[in-house]
Amino acid sequence: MKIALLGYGKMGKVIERIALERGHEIVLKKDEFNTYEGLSTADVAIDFSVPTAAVDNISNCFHANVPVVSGTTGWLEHYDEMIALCNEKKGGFISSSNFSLGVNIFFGLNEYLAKIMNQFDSYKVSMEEIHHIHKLDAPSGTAISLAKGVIENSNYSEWTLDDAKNNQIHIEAKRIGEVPGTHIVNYDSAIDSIEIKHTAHNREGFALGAVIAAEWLAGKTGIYTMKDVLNLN
Ligand SMILES: NC(=O)C1=CN([C@@H]2O[C@H](COP(=O)(O)OP(=O)(O)OC[C@H]3O[C@@H](n4cnc5c(N)ncnc54)[C@H](OP(=O)(O)O)[C@@H]3O)[C@@H](O)[C@H]2O)C=CC1
Ligand SMILES: O=C(O)C1=N[C@H](C(=O)O)C[C@H](O)C1
Repeated sequence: MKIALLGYGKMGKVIERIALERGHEIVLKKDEFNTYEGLSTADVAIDFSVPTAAVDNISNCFHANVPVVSGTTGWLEHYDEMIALCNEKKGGFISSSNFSLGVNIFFGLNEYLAKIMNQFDSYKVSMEEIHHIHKLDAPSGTAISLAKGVIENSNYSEWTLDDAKNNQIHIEAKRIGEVPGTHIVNYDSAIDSIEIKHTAHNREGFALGAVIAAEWLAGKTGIYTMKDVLNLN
């Protein structure tokens, strides 16, 4: 399979290694300065860039008729625009805040726990995410997805980085050293607390998940999620 890499930073380089190990060919490595030359020859594109580049990268894929897997976080305000363009161009699209198998299992656990905890007013939910100091966005896309998972299964209505009021979920975003990505969901009461935690030991899981998603999406049109790829529906 011919793959275009849109973003060739920490993630792009791990994705390249895993893609080559799985027998794929890289036909474009797009960074801030080069062009999209080669994109139209790709079977699929994988975007792990920066929040300000994601919309251009994804749009160019739809215009070039190349299905695209996007892992870039911090551009959610343009999500509906990209969905509309995908539908208009009959493109193929998977976007996920986290492509690792472990976090996708953790998302399911989070939703299940939220349903249970919604019956017990004495517990208050909060979240913590810890990432490396180079990260541009806060809170992490994964923390936002976890908050949405709670909101869809409880009486909470929004998340905040500030102190939480009423039906708000507080997210604490910490930036420490080279931490690849840690997420904690905590339910606290005066008596005890219940906590679930996912710790990434490195970037392998994110990158492998993105390559598996690209293999799955190539040749398809439509809008999908990692639940479709991993058969978690
Ligand atoms: N969904 C998931 O599973 C995961 C998502 N992420 C997300 O992926 C993104 C990338 O992470 P990471 O690799 O660590 O970040 P890096 O900063 O290491 O890499 C970002 C890359 O994007 C490049 N870039 C900048 N402008 C453009 C542009 N216009 N077109 C294409 N590329 C461009 C940068 O190029 P240059 O070097 O020239 O500046 C750099 O190579 C982040 O948003 C992060 O949150 C990260 C891990 C997992
Ligand atoms: O920037 C990162 O590194 C990561 N970003 C994603 C996010 O914002 O959730 C996924 C992962 O936690 C690593």
